[in-house]
Amino acid sequence: MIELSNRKVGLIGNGSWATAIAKMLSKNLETFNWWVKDEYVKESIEQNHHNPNYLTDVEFNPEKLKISTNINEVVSNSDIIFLVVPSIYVESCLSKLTISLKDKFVVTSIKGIIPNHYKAVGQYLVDEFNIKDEQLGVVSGPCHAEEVALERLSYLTIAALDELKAKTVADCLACNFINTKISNDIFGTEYGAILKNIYAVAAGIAHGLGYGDNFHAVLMSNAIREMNDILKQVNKTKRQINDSAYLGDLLVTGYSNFSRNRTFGNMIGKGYSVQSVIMEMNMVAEGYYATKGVAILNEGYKIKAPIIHAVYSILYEGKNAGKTMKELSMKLD
Ligand SMILES: NC(=O)C1=CN([C@@H]2O[C@H](COP(=O)(O)OP(=O)(O)OC[C@H]3O[C@@H](n4cnc5c(N)ncnc54)[C@H](OP(=O)(O)O)[C@@H]3O)[C@@H](O)[C@H]2O)C=CC1
Ligand SMILES: O=C(CO)COP(=O)(O)O
Repeated sequence: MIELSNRKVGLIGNGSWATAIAKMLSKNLETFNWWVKDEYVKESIEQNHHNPNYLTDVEFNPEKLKISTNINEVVSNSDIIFLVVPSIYVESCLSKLTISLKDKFVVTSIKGIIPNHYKAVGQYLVDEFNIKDEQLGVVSGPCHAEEVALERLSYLTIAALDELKAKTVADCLACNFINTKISNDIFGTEYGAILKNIYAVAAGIAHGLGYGDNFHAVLMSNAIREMNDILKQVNKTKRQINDSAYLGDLLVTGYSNFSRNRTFGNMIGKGYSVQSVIMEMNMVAEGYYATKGVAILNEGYKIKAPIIHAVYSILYEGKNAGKTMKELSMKLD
């Protein structure tokens, strides 16, 4: 086992999930490097020991944190880097990076598609930053940042091709309220989490339209089968779709009131426009952006995915939510 004390760890991001990961890292590491976007956030965490905007109740020990708004400083001082910014900001955030990622192990915990590239973050890093699949890790699982803040028992899956690296990352995160499991399915762990956000948007739309628990259960049951079909067609490997990283993550997002994606869909179902919902929410619903990316990718693979297609029609083609959900309901079983 690699000694954690010998590891230099960096975290990039200052939203809810990055703050939750910072809380986990604080439990296990003497110190770690943390990139935050704005100087006032750095000052607030250093002086008041709280992120001023996200998970504001979480208290940090400032002696553990080396906070910087300079991404190059954080990356050059770290050999394991947790990348935790919403997918729509990954490109702009990394555009300031001049340090090579060649010798780094990059752990992504981003459940979205990079706009315009139509790639999951792992593939984007491989293609644009010349890193190898072996240098990639993915952290996923049914885990809301808000429950991490409350120290409610949660489970994470850490996927990497190299088992030792996966274990090292798991050791950075595991604590009295976080259980970890390792996996070698980097593609499925990352892509499954992207897909579940779209299904949560669908669940929210249905809820907003007035569909009840009975329909919701059928939608979730069809969603996991659709996810399985897509994962199998894009990347065939041995995976148990009922594992927490896939089914568990779908369920927590599809059923929880903490879910950004379900909330987003719910407002669409209630008749709000996409733009007004985006403006209303102070957090990012990855499922909205992922719907377009995945619909385009599905077309390339000629994959039929009725739930994703219905969400795409509502969000991007201006189709009536009620009519579209009714048509979808006739395809479910
Ligand atoms: N929240 C959760 O429970 C979980 C989230 N995830 C994933 O984590 C990722 C991050 O989501 P989450 O933490 O929830 O996000 P939030 O919605 O909580 O926060 C949004 C983040 O985006 C930042 N941001 C806004 N504009 C920019 C910009 N121009 N450049 C860089 N960053 C910007 C915000 O910074 P600021 O406010 O300072 O402008 C803030 O840090 C997502 O991919 C999500 O799917 C994964 C598992 C659980
Ligand atoms: O992925 C997440 C929890 O596992 C967070 O996304 P939601 O907020 O939409 O549930």
